[in-house]
Amino acid sequence: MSSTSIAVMASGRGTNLKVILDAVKAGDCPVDVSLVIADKGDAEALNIARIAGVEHVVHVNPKDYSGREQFDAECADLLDKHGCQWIVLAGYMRILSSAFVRRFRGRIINIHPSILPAFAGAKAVEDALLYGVKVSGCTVHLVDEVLDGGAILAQAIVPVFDDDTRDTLHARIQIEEHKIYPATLKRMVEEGFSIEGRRVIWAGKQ
Ligand SMILES: Nc1nc2c(c(=O)[nH]1)N[C@@H](CN(C=O)c1ccc(C(=O)N[C@@H](CCC(=O)O)C(=O)O)cc1)CN2
Ligand SMILES: NCC(=O)N[C@@H]1O[C@H](COP(=O)([O-])[O-])[C@@H](O)[C@H]1O
Repeated sequence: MSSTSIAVMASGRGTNLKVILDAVKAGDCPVDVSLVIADKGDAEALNIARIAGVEHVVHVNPKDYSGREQFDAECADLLDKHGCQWIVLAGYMRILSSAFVRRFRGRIINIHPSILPAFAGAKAVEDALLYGVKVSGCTVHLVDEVLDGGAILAQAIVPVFDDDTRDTLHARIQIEEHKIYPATLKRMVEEGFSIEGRRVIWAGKQ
């Protein structure tokens, strides 16, 4: 099966990028990670991509652009230049402009460390702990103009313990992230889906 070209956009540690690259290398995910973009020059994701042999690894510095739309336009041009069919946000900590979302509508996915719609935003794990939830988890969703409001592709839940800290809960969530993200990417490429209202309807049998 010919592989689908994807780009991964990251800002930090890159553990989700790593598990996707490992799944591709193991033949478990028929995609080609042709481009990795990070908005932070010290993002470990950049090193992970280089070590894995990703052909195009780029730090795009927001400080080099006059605003969010100009920065996003540079990233968009890179994505088009490399023919990326899917844009996979993996710990990408910038809100994408409406212009960018419009340009790639239906082709951007994100992993979020909560059971959306609960706890959208940049501090989901902290917010869930403060609220006192007893379960949390992660969500893979399509990305649109509404922050963390896109249609949901997959979710996984974890227990929250009384002695949890932000770090212990996040570590438990990431165990599930590292399973659900490569698996959902594989399903998207091999099975496909349609959207009915807010609902993602997978093409294959459940
Ligand atoms: N248009 C969209 N952009 C993004 C989405 C989305 O659903 N629609 N998902 C986020 C990912 N994300 C949570 O999953 C998230 C990332 C960043 C922020 C945020 O507030 N960022 C600030 C800067 C924060 C910082 O630099 O520390 C900002 O961009 O001003 C909230 C949620 C990715 N983008
Ligand atoms: N709001 C976005 C957000 O909080 N995303 C979260 O950032 C982490 C990135 O980890 P990684 O860099 O190790 O893949 C992940 O836990 C992801 O859910």
